Amino acid sequence: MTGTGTDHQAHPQDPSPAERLADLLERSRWFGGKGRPFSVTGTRRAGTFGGSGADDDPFVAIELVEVTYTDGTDDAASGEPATELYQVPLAVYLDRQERLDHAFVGWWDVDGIGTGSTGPTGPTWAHVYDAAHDRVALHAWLEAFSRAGDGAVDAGSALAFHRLPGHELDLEARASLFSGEQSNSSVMFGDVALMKIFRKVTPGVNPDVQVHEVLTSTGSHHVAELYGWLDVLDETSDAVIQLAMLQEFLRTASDGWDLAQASVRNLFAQEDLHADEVGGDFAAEAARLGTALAEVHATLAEHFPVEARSGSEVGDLAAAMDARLAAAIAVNGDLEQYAPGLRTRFAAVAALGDVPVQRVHGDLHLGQTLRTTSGWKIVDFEGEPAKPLHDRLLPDSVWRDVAGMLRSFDYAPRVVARTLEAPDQETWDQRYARAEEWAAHNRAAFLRAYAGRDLEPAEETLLAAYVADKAVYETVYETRNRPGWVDIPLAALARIGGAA
Ligand SMILES: Nc1ncnc2c1ncn2[C@@H]1O[C@H](COP(=O)(O)OP(=O)(O)O)[C@@H](O)[C@H]1O
Ligand SMILES: O=P(O)(O)O[C@H]1O[C@H](CO)[C@@H](O[C@H]2O[C@H](CO)[C@@H](O)[C@H](O)[C@H]2O)[C@H](O)[C@H]1O
Repeated sequence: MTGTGTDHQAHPQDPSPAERLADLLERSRWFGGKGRPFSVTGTRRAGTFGGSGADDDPFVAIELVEVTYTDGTDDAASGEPATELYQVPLAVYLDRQERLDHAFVGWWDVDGIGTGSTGPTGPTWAHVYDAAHDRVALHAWLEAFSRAGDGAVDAGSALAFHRLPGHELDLEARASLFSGEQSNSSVMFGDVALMKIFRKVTPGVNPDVQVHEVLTSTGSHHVAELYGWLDVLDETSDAVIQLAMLQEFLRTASDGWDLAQASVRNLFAQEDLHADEVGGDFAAEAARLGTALAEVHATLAEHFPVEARSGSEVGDLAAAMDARLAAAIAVNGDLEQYAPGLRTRFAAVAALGDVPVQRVHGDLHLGQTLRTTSGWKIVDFEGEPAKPLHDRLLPDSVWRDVAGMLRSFDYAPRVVARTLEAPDQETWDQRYARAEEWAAHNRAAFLRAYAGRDLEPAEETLLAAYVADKAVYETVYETRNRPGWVDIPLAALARIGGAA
């Protein structure tokens, strides 16, 4: 996303900073509140670091922006919080930076940004830009992480840059923002380090930092090594908020989602062959992914609590799926028709005996997997962005992650199929049949390698429920973010809900 494109010539106080921030959020890919009415109900400064604010020496002001939704939803009704906190780092220049017009956010009163006092002629207006789009400002993070490695502490700020030992940072590295921004903003420093700026933040431990720290310390081959993180002691909540994570950049990585799509294109290009006959058959990779996930789950089980849910707790698991369905129907009424079949699947979970739970990924899909020369890596252990932090830290069933991958094998061929011309219904139907063949072939390879055996009936029940629950989540996600794709999870629910 770029800045707001606010007119540099407008009056500094019009619109207000809160309105400018609301505008910036609304246009940003990482803003999770799309499609919901909201207003900015507060901002607080986590801290500042970097330069003096002079030309080519900006300082970074990290704003924590409180957003309140005004659609009447609250925790009880929807499972979604009525307020959220977003991190918005701003690059502050005391003079206008013409080269950054695209990332201009607005003017801030110098008093308001804490750099000095109002001059005799009235407030001095600093020019403020979206720091994620400003290479010079991004470099300030690299420098601060580098100083943290030398044991240096930034005086006068509640911000703390932490580093794990054993890695050098190259201060000459060029900073660039990943173009495919997702729930957060990721920045490459050369081809050595990657920094993720967390956007929706919550007081407490960030699961991405926490899991990467554990898997790095155990020498897991399936994650990028953690190099460090940035946090702040937030006075308002009296808790630490983790703001950014620095990790190894996997320079030989290819995105699992891109590889899967390439395989599907290969299949569609050879009309008379089956998925297991084409050169681009993905099944061996799907199987390696299954093995990698099983190994990650085993390591997580060794280092985080493993518990058994039984009786009413299993009922709670099923009730949570029911509640999510009810909230999702309020967002997309097309779900209503599948509700009876879905509720039957969720009720089957409530009837299970013990369900083992442990720390899991929580939002696994092909876009969270990277194929490197040394095998598959899994990224982004933050869990589902829409869930409250407390829920994302809770142990869950490993079948949630497996279900996420199965859904992704369902998405990949259908996304490719819709990019191709279909002159008539017959071509369309054939393509969809082949899409399902690709999906089934790779789902089976993945699942076989993951489990290494046939699933128990109870596992089948759980997996089916998690697949349905994920498709319900996706319906909401697509309705809000990519309405043109919402038919993909809805079609899956028609198959699942209709058949139950
Ligand atoms: N360590 C890494 N090295 C190289 N690329 C990475 C690394 N971690 C993530 N990526 C890429 O960055 C993208 C965004 O990362 P992710 O952790 O999924 O961010 P988000 O939380 O914004 O969804 C991923 O799809 C992946 O392609
Ligand atoms: O990667 P994020 O944590 O931001 O995850 C969110 O966005 C994903 C899309 O990028 C979304 O995944 C859905 O679309 C994928 C294809 O783009 C597909 O492979 C997944 O199976 C599907 O769930 C994810 O659900 C959402 O949380």
